[in-house]
Amino acid sequence: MKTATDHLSLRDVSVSFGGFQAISGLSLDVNSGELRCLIGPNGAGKTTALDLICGKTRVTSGEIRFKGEAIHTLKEYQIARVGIGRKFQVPSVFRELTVRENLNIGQSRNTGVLANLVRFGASHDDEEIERLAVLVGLQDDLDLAAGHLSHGQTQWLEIALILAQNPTLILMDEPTAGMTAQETGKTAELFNRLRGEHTLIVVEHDMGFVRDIAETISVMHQGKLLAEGSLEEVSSDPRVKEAYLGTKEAGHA
Ligand SMILES: Nc1ncnc2c1ncn2[C@@H]1O[C@H](COP(=O)(O)OP(=O)(O)OP(=O)(O)O)[C@@H](O)[C@H]1O
Repeated sequence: MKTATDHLSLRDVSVSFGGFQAISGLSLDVNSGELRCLIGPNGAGKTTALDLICGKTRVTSGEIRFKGEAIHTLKEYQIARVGIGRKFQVPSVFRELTVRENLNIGQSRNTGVLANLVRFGASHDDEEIERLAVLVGLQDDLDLAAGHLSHGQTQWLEIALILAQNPTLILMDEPTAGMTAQETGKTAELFNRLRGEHTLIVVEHDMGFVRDIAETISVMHQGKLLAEGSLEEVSSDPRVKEAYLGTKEAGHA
């Protein structure tokens, strides 16, 4: 049932690719300011679920509502405009530009017609860039070319670029992939700072990271929602254990 606090709601959503049912009757509710982890074995449909929410892929049936409005009929750019940002696995930063220049571009993208009319001026932009850099831990690297950042720092810059758009809901697909343990730890700290301010849906395989950030975990399997609850609840669920059996991630949930 939909409640007053529901922020994002997927109702009986299905999608098939040429007859293959990748998502099948998926219903999911995420509350405002919540950090929801989405886990499941390879091929469970996690990335496809994010693709459906951000409009990259169209639902075959069912509906997706965001802040009470149906969004599954909107185009990708319209969904971005209603406040849904997506971080893809491959960063889209300009490697030859500095961190500050990248953030400047990210900032200038955050300008609707009204914002352009009442432009705040350079000092506000600079303050906002500083704020974003501090938030993601890049305040000492503002004048460094993005190409010289470590893998983890590049991911944080990418996150800052998404934050520059000030989305209400942020979708993150395996944000810690390829990160060192230290970078993963810092990313967990960052996500813990973002929760409340933004709603986050995080697809992740690294269960140590999930443990550090999780409130509610939704487990997908074969295009369906298999279980939902705290890490303790889902990891002791026999259906979840069975779903992971025979995969390389067996025993990690
Ligand atoms: N465009 C597409 N065309 C055909 N099949 C697709 C397409 N996109 C995804 N699939 C299939 O849908 C299923 C779900 O894929 P998806 O990438 O959403 O899983 P996942 O849970 O994110 O997996 P992983 O953890 O490995 O990233 C897979 O069997 C995949 O091969």
